[in-house]
Amino acid sequence: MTTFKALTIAGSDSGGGAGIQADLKTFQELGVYGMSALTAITAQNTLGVQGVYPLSVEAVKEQMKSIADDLSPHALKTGMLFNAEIISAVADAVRIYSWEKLIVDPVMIAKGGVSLLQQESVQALIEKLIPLSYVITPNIPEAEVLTGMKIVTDEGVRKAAMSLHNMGAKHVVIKGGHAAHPDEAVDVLFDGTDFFEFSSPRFQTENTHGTGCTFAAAITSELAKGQSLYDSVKTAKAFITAAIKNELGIGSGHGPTNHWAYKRTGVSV
Ligand SMILES: Nc1ncnc2c1ncn2[C@@H]1O[C@H](COP(=O)(O)OP(=O)(O)OP(=O)(O)O)[C@@H](O)[C@H]1O
Ligand SMILES: Cc1ncc(CO)c(N)n1
Repeated sequence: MTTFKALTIAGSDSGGGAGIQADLKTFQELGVYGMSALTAITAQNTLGVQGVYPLSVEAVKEQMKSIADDLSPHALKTGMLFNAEIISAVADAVRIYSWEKLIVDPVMIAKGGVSLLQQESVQALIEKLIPLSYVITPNIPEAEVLTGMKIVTDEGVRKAAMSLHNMGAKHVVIKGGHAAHPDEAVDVLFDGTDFFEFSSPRFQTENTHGTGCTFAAAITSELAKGQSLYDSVKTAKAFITAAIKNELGIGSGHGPTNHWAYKRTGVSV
């Protein structure tokens, strides 16, 4: 039996709800062997980000080389990359090691407003990483920054997805957590030709820390196993919906989601 392997290149969240920790928990739950290359350490909890400590670009490169030399991933995702040097190193690694199925989650700002990507690095993301991506998974504010468009309507979401596709992303998933829909959370997939919508009820909860990381990690897991992109997004939507619905209620701020809910309870979307 093949053991499918997935890699996350992202920052550490000491509180365990987002970043590398969310990714590895999701890989594990979805039956994929998880590996990581850390880009930064954050001191973080449900109340916010108290400190950001980027690693040297050499440390990031060496982690990726160790993985490439021995444990080639079937799919990989990026999260917090913090600066242009790290973005370039990741883009180089993807090309040199011929890594396929790159999921770029363009993490920019944590809830509470602390920056997880230096503002001047957005251009590096656009020029170096987006053209290599199999899927890019921005939330609405990230899609606005990347495209320079203001997104207000469903039509605006579709236009931004087309723009990101024109920037070189093979597929685009715009996450709807920040959209105006009061009752539904709708994510939109664009494959370059057609649009597909994935909808769930919108839960009235503060406990959505790490939803974006978890959702992108679930897509990565399913792609690593060889599922189609449509099926991968469908499973990821079910995974994050179960994780939000069955909240853990820990911490006194924006609490984490429940990574084991999907396997234990299941939900259909
Ligand atoms: N209140 C909610 N109820 C149901 N689903 C939600 C809710 N909020 C977000 N989602 C879903 O969670 C996933 C992540 O979307 P979101 O737009 O919140 O990402 P994000 O802003 O990158 O997350 P974060 O920065 O917290 O990691 C999407 O599938 C979205 O539809
Ligand atoms: C390390 C890290 N990555 C990503 C996010 C976005 O949720 C976060 N809060 N922390």
